[in-house]
Amino acid sequence: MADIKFLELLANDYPNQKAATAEMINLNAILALPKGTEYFLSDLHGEHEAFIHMLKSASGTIKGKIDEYYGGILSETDRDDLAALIYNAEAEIARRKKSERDFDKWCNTVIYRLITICKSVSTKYTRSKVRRRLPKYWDYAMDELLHADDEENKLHYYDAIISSVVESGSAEDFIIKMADAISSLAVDQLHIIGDIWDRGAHPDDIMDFLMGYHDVDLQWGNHDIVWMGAATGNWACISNILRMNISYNNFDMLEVGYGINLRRLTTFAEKVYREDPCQKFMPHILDENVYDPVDPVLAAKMHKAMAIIQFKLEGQRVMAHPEYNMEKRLLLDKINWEKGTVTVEGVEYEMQDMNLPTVDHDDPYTLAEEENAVMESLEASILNSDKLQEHIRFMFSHGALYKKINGNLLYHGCIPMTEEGEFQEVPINGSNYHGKALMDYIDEEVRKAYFAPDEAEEVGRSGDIMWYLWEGSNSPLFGKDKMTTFERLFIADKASHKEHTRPYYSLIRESAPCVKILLEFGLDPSRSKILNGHVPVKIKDGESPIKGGGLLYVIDGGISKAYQKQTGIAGYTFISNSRFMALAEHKPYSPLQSDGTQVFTTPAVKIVETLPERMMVLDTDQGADIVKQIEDMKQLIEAYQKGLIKEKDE
Ligand SMILES: O=P(O)(O)OC[C@H]1O[C@](O)(COP(=O)(O)O)[C@@H](O)[C@@H]1O
Ligand SMILES: [Mn+2]
Repeated sequence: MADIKFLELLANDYPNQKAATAEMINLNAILALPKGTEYFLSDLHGEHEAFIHMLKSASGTIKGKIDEYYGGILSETDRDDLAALIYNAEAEIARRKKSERDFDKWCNTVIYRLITICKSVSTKYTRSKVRRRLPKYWDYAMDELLHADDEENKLHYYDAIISSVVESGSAEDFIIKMADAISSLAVDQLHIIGDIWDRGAHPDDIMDFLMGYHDVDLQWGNHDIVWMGAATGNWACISNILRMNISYNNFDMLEVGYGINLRRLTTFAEKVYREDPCQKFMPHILDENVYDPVDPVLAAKMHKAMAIIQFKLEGQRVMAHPEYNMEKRLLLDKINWEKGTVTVEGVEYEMQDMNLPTVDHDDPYTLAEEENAVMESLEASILNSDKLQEHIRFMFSHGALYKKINGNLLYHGCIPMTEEGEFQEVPINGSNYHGKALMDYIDEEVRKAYFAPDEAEEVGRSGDIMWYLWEGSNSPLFGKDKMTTFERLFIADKASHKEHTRPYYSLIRESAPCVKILLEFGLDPSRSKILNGHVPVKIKDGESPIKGGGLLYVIDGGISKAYQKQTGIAGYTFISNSRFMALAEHKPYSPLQSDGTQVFTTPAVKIVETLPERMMVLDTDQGADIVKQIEDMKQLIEAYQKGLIKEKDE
């Protein structure tokens, strides 16, 4: 029998046999339902609009439902409009307000249609689960509408609810909330396999969206971890996130979204590079800033100032951590100031730019006084940014280095392996770790760095592990031999820019290493998959996202605009429902036009595996939890029957 203390606590919620029995019946009913749909996405890279659209459209599922229910009834245009309404209700309502002669009538009609679609996406759930996903205050009315129409005597009641919603002037809110409920019901669980931040304009909006999502877990990517390191106050991480985002012109996010004050950096960069055009440092402009436009020439100066600070701070970390084995990355001291060259791993290259006034030739890794002041002000902004800290805490509470769920293994980068296919031994804090133990140890250390930073560490150092995970060659998040940012900025010869992927990425073409990894993590290769992000899959060059004989899926298809030219598509969603696993291949997202119209394309969905039998909740991790809860209920009932716990009234 379970611990009596535990049963007494449980008795607070189920005070008598009747209550416990009712709960047991309810739990058994849930077990018998089909498993909910899981969505897996990775490498969002700040592309908030494209990402939110993927979720709102449930990667084509919503359009499929609309066609299924309204195929012979509504025209193609009407069906597209209904889809557009669900994807972005505010925008469609605004458009209709202008175009509809009788707006109320339109509201009335679309509410009926939305109810039909909402019903179709909720069939897999219990009524109480659907009710929990419905918006506060509207849940009662929506629940009634979802269940009322099939009983004839309620038809009148059904019409009455819709009319009173419209007549009371609440139709817009009702439609928006119902559209949201439909999207949310279409996806049961969401898994984000890393890289929410960097390159695209609004990772902050993605995080806000995810924080309001009903069920999400996150696996940390290399870009996430460097933000997490920055949020602990690590200067090497801070300089990286600043340099990268300035180089992508993301000033709205930095200054308005996160409140990171760039004034000191701006003044410093203006002063130091007044006469320098900083040509190689011009920002990529994927999106224009709305609130905080910065002249690209000034942005280039800021980028250069930050890059030099980054190389200095990174040099300090390399020297402080011989175990990182990154000495090859010490390049500032390999510059020949007379010849204007730099020697990288024994090869001498011409430097494209020798205007480096802040680098002391005899002491190249020490920050100049003003650089120090810039870093202090950036650190203060970052530590005091409530928004950023809230997002990072969510990364900790809902995220991890890897996750095992419903028999699948999810991680962003790789499991470090040797060329021979053995797990790589990685030295950390004086011991060696490999395989699962390595992943578990790193996860633990990362949490410690943020929540219990070592007081003895000098300022700006805690979180070095996050910086290592960002670009160290044995990092499971990075998976490459080096990050050639310096070379790309200062050396013309493209050969020096090459970053080599670690053996893992060629090993996973075969099934044996994938089997080895699954077994290492206690999973059954005959029914488990590995879901991997991080490396863009070059579809246009004929590359397949399916590796290891179908055991591993790489789902970085380039949601990031910066990478779409390389992949030829605009991202993947991996979908796992009760009947099959599928890959949805997305086309580039076209933003809302000024006339209120928007073109939506439906992704190509390829079923990659059909399950031999329909998968039920009983077969999932949640099912295993429910089985335990049923067992607890049985024991509670027994305790009531034996008189060990007194029954109470509700
Ligand atoms: O294309 P960018 O933005 O200059 O960034 C290039 C850098 O990004 C990286 O590819 C890491 O980012 P990903 O994790 O998205 O691949 C580095 O290996 C590389 O040095
Ligand atoms: Mn990555």
